[in-house]
Parts: sequence; C-alpha cells; structure tokens
Amino acid sequence: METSSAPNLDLDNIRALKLLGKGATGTVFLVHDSSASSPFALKLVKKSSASSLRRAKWETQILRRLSDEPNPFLPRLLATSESSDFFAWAIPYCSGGDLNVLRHRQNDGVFSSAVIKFYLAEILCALDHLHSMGIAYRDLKPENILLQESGHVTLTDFDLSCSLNKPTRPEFYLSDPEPDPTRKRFFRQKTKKTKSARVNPITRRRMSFSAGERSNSFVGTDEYISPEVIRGDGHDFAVDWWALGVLAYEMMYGATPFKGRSKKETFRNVLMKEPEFAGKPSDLTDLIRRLLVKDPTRRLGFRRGAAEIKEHAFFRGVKWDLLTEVLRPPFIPLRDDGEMTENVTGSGFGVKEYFEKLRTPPLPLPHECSGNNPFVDF
Ligand SMILES: Nc1ncnc2c1ncn2[C@@H]1O[C@H](COP(=O)(O)OP(=O)(O)OP(=O)(O)O)[C@@H](O)[C@H]1O
Repeated sequence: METSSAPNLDLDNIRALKLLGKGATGTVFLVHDSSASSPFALKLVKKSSASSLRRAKWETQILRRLSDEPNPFLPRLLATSESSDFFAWAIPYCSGGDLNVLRHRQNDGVFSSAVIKFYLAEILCALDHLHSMGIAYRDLKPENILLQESGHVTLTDFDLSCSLNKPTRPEFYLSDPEPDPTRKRFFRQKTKKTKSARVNPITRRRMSFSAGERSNSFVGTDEYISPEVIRGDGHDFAVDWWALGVLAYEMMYGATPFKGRSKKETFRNVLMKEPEFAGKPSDLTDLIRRLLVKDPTRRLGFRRGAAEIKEHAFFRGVKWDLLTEVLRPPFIPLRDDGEMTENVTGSGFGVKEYFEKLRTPPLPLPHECSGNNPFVDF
C-alpha cells in the first residue's frame, strides 16, 4: 500500500464493476472497493510477461513521482499490489472516457476552436509539468487523454515516457531570450542511429530508461511519431511539442496530418510532407504549423519549453494559473450513480475470475443469453 488514504488492494478478492479498457500492457477495471471512498481505476498486468511487468514498474515509478509532485492534469498513484500472477496499481477513475471517443461524438468529428483551446491549454500544462520533472511523455494521442468527472483532462499511460536530463540550454530558463545561433549544433552533437526502426506501442522493444539529454529509442504511435524519432537522430522534449501539433490538427480537422496507406507511407509523409490546412489561416493553424516543424531545433517549444508555446496568439486570454478554477470545461461527463453504488450491493465480478475465464473461454450455446456477462465480448 502506498499512502494512508490508499485502498487496500486484495487481488484475490477484489471485485470490479466493469472493464474500462485494454492496452498493450495492461487491463484496466473500474473498482469500487469498500476500503476506498470513491471508485478508482485498477490496472493489472500479468507477471508472466516480463516486458509488460517492466513497463508496469516503470509506469508506477513515474506515477509515484507524480504523487509527490502533483499536477491537476496528471494522475497519481493510489496504491500498488502484487499477487503471484499479477502486478496491479490503482489510479483515480476518469469517468468521461477519452478525447478520441469524445471527438467522434461531435458533429463532423471535430472540435470548435474554443474547445481545442481549452484542452490544449490543459495538456500543455501537464506536459510542462512532466518536462519540468525531466520526463518526456512520448505517447501523446487522443486515446491517452482522459476526462475527469469534472471535465478537466488527465494524461494517462506513462509506460513510453522516459527520463531526460533537463535542458542545459541557458535560454530554456529565460523568459525572453535572444536567438541562440549555436543551438542546432548543440542538438546534433551526439547523434547516434537507432538499431530498430519499426516499433509501435503494440510491439515495443525493450526500452532504455537511462537518463540523458536525449533518447534514441524508437517509440510512439505511427501518426504521432516525430521526424527525429523516425530518423533515429536522438530526441528530447520537443517530441511532445510535435505530437501536440498532430493532436491539435486532428482535433481541428478530424484526421491526422501525415496518415498514409501504410506505415511506410505515413513515415515518409512525416519526414517529407508539409501539413495541409484547409480554410482560412488562423491563430490555430499558425500554432499547428509552428509545432509541426520537422527540424526539432526550430520547433516552437524547443528553446524555451512550454512558456514559448503559451505565449502564442492562439492562447491569448488564457489564465494559466486559474485553468482548474475559472474555466468551465466544455464537456462534463454524465454521472453514473450505478458506478458509485453497484459494489455495495454485491454485484461486479472478480478480476482474477475475469482472467481465468479468458484462459478457458466457454463455448456459448446458441440459446444462451449474454445478459450482464462482462466476459461476453472477450
Ligand atoms: N484512470 C482511468 N479511468 C478510466 N479509464 C481508464 C483509466 N486508465 C485507463 N483507462 C482506460 O483503459 C485503457 C487502457 O489503459 P492504458 O492506455 O493505460 O493501458 P496500456 O496497456 O498502457 O495501453 P497502451 O496500449 O496504450 O500502452 C485506456 O485507453 C482507457 O480507456
């Protein structure tokens, strides 16, 4: 158990209300345990998968650090637990689903400029906080942006993140620096080719978590991967600013800017193609253009981090310190009272039972009714 307020996790007996999602690493359940005051999300990984376990341990290490240095747009670790088969950890439950699902619910699958401003501002603050802790997130995409019950965002899924030394560029710490003509040389000085070049989140190779000013591992989701990662040039925090540009584009146009018919074509587009902007130029298109600069040393945010991006005209009027207090989030999830009380009435299913059933899937008989069976889709 991690903190005094953390739920007491007994994996043998814990009962889940529903399955929240499955990723490459883990399975996430909604749990309302009698030892916890409110429902929480429980992420489980099988210890039989050494790579999943390694990523899980890394993710909980990051979450532990985030519990010590909290931020309203980042999760914290509520508890960890281990059985002979599973490693599990609890994080606050985000009842609003993810930004990808929310976008698909919008007319034409796009958000208005005001809504984009709200979400980008919060995500920018979350990334700023991570970078200030020396953590590059490296997996920004709508699926990893969850909505809290309040409608504010939470970034999730830290298994691709990595520790980097904080930038040594002096101007990074200045509010209004003069341009530095040596900055390009600085970035390129330790260039090293990566060995593997075809890895996505489903088949990630072993990562190096060693700290350094840049990382050479090849990680990310195809359409969000930055040119420097594809080239294997080594990368730093600017990969997150690239991904922020892709995200903003997808929120605005309903599609990512470099998607090709194959992974190869997508990567070629990332490296060669300039993003296309339909309609009139605006502050938002200008922001996206500056974030999607292929040379990371010329990308907005490279020199002075989030501060440089916050100053862009698109964010004019944003009260950065009051984001959680003043702004009313554009979408507030509907409260599902069933989620809060179901376990009290004894329903739900055992998480271990869930995995056991997966191992020996029952052959459904034609007359059988699925009813409320949580295993029916799996
Ligand atoms: N705190 C949470 N509240 C609500 N749902 C969550 C929460 N955390 C995760 N989920 C759901 O579970 C899904 C899988 O979680 P997550 O992305 O952390 O797993 P993963 O195995 O690391 O995935 P990936 O394949 O992206 O690495 C998410 O897409 C989301 O739908």
